[in-house]
Amino acid sequence: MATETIKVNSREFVVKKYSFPTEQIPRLDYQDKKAEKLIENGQPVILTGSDLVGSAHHWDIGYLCSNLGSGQYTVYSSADGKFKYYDDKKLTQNKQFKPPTTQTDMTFQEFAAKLKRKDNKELMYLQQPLNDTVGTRIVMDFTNFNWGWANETQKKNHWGPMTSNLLLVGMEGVITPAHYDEQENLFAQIQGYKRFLLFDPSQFECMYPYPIYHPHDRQSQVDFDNPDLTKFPNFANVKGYEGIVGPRDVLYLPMYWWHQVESLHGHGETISITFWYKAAPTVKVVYPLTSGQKVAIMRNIEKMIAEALNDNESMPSFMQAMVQGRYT
Ligand SMILES: CCC[C@@H](CC(=O)O)C(=O)C(=O)O
Ligand SMILES: [Zn+2]
Repeated sequence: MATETIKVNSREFVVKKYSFPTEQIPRLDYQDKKAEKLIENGQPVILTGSDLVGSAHHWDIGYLCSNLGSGQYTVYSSADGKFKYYDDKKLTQNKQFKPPTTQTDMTFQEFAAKLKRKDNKELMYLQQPLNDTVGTRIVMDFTNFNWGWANETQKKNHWGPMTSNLLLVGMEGVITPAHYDEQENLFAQIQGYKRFLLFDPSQFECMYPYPIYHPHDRQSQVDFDNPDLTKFPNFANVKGYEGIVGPRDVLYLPMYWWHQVESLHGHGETISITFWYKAAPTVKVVYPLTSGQKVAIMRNIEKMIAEALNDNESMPSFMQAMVQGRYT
């Protein structure tokens, strides 16, 4: 796999080289009016200076070991370092599906001990919502997040309630392959560096998500390392954005924006916390529709057809019958 070295604020990062062009994600102070405008318009921006999780900037593996308590944490392992999400509620309808990662529950102390081993054959990625099993110092740190700014941003943009804060602790090199989420996300980086590759929802035609009833619903079928342009020809036209998110940075990751996230080598394990919010309600439909709204429409129609047919095998022919020779 070809790599390239990029320099950001006098730091050098070796990153994988892909086939598509990218522009830089804007990087602005969180109080910059331009940053507020980008968030208002559902555009991604890397925010500096917010101290959204300033009270957690001292979190490292040792501190988490001593203060996260003895609760169970979900740890994924992957032989190829890719952690493509799958919905285990959809496994029953897809008997032949082979999960690409294994999931183990363990204490944070067990996870930290595994990180130290030199004979790991697989990469590991801890992904666990912060809950009330954590120790009092973590509760203190959590309480001291910059909730004033977070709540103000949520309110100003009419987002719905915050649904979860996911703690992410990844080994260097872990990759979350391209997918989109249906929630707004303030992504706070605490330790290590993550490269974000983002694609506007209008790139839907280039990203070829799995069918909605597939466990990999919302994930792109395209392997960025070896894109199959026969099966996915439009991927040849995809255009993205990219940026390096480091300690104290907060990325506003808008709903429906595709993203691939890579924990970079040479800077230690990555520690991040997500702040996911339900979407703002659509009070009044304004035309032209946004590309995110069009994805939501496509998704809802696909869902309704799958439910109405109640037979996933007949989905491909039904969907093709709807458009071929008429809209193709
Ligand atoms: C399970 C969530 C993973 C995260 C990407 C990453 O940090 O690897 C992401 O996709 C998101 O925050 O939406
Ligand atoms: Zn995501």
